[in-house]
Amino acid sequence: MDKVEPERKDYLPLFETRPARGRQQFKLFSASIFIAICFVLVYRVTYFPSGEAKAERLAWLGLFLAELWFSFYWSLTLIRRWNPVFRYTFKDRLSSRYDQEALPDIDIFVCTADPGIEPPIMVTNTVLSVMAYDYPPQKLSIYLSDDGCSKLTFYALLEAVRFSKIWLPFCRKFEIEPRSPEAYYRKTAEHVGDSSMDKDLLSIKKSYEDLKIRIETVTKLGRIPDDIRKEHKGFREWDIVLSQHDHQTILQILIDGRDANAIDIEGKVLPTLVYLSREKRPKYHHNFKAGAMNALIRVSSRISNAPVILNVDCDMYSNNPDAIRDAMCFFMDEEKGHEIAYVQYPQSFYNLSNNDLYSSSLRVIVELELLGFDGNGGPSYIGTGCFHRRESLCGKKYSKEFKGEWRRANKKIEESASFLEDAGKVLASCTYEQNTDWGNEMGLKYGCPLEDIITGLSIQCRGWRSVYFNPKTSDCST
Ligand SMILES: O=c1ccn([C@@H]2O[C@H](COP(=O)(O)OP(=O)(O)O[C@H]3O[C@H](CO)[C@@H](O)[C@H](O)[C@H]3O)[C@@H](O)[C@H]2O)c(=O)[nH]1
Ligand SMILES: [Mn+2]
Repeated sequence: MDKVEPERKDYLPLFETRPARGRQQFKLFSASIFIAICFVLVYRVTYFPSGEAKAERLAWLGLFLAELWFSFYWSLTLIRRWNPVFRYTFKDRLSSRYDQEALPDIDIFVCTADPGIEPPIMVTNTVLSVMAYDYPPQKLSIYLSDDGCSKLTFYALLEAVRFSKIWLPFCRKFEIEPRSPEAYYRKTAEHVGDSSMDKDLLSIKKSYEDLKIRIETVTKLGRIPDDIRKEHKGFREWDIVLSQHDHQTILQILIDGRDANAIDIEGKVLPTLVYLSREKRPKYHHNFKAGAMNALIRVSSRISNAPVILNVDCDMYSNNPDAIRDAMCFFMDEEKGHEIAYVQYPQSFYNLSNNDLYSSSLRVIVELELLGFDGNGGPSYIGTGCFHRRESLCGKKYSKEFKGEWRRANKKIEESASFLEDAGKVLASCTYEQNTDWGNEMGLKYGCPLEDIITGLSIQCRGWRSVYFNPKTSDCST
């Protein structure tokens, strides 16, 4: 179990772990249930019907077994909830200790698989929300993996490139939250005053609405009009796509962050943005999201090779612009950071019904169980919203001598964008993984619908720790 250590006087950590309040009451409460369970079990054994009918004895035995199972299940639940902890980060210490240049690069993977179920406008919003993180843009690379191989999604991404040039400065200037335009305008009341923010808000809202109409019209149409097709050479790739399940790799660097022209309207650098649709052939299994993520790990290693990777599903958006800096407080902590393989954030849903009848807000998991796991060696990896250390995700074992060297990890890649595209295509081909450890010891694991859980467990088995960080549950108790 994680010991909650007192702060040392000579060292100011970048994060702190505190036990949840009310743990003693919870333990007393659990002890009372334990005693009750013992009484029930003793009662079942003592009063076992002996001379009666067979059916009655069987029913008694059945009840006894059910109660035993319940007790076992209850004890597992109890272990999970025994030691919940909260994490607190100190972003001000991070900024005072590390200047912008010393912060590590981040690769962000957004996955989409079907333009029908996951509309391109939603994907656009997700991408914009992660492009707008409060983090040096030259250190950010965003990769969209499109398993649906859809030119509609590709078109939406081109629109995102254009809109990002006004959206990112707006987010920066007024520090708005959340940074998905759709979510932001849903949240913002219609009132308009005279302030400069209100004026910008209106004009950018208008641009966003135009963008939304354009993307939705093209999506409804189901094809790209000729005049738009001519605007970007990337559309030509679809001339040789046989179907969604049978096509070559399409890899396009839409914004090359190293390019002097890749700037927003205020002249500030834009983050790198890459579109990837990995090769698919009917003869080869694509391994769903795990396959997509592994292709992204390899392709990104060629293009930006950031030491930290974040994955966000396209049906989620980032609602917290500080998320990267918070995660860095864990990874870069000089005393404990090197033990941490991943930092999992909670997932929350915005389109729940008022009563949340089916408990989709996952309150017990988000506000209790994951905190409990965190106090017991680390939470599971639950998919979207998780920051990974690239090395541990790629199979590296933890060793005591390991010290994360962030400065060395920020090595610049010099090759041209078109060279990197060609090199990356090979890494996303169907045959690349044959006779390799990908999907087993390297990357996300294959063969299980819950690829994230088993991948997280295998990382922990290699000796690493993990962290659960929920910035919103600042001080709730069990
Ligand atoms: O062949 C595929 C299938 C899915 N996806 C993407 O994978 C993500 C997750 O798929 P989804 O169908 O939305 O699964 P959920 O059950 O909603 O996702 C939860 O469960 C998954 C499996 O445990 C985790 O990976 C997710 O992060 C977690 O949010 C989505 O962005 C998809 O676009 C692909 O990229 N390729
Ligand atoms: Mn989903």
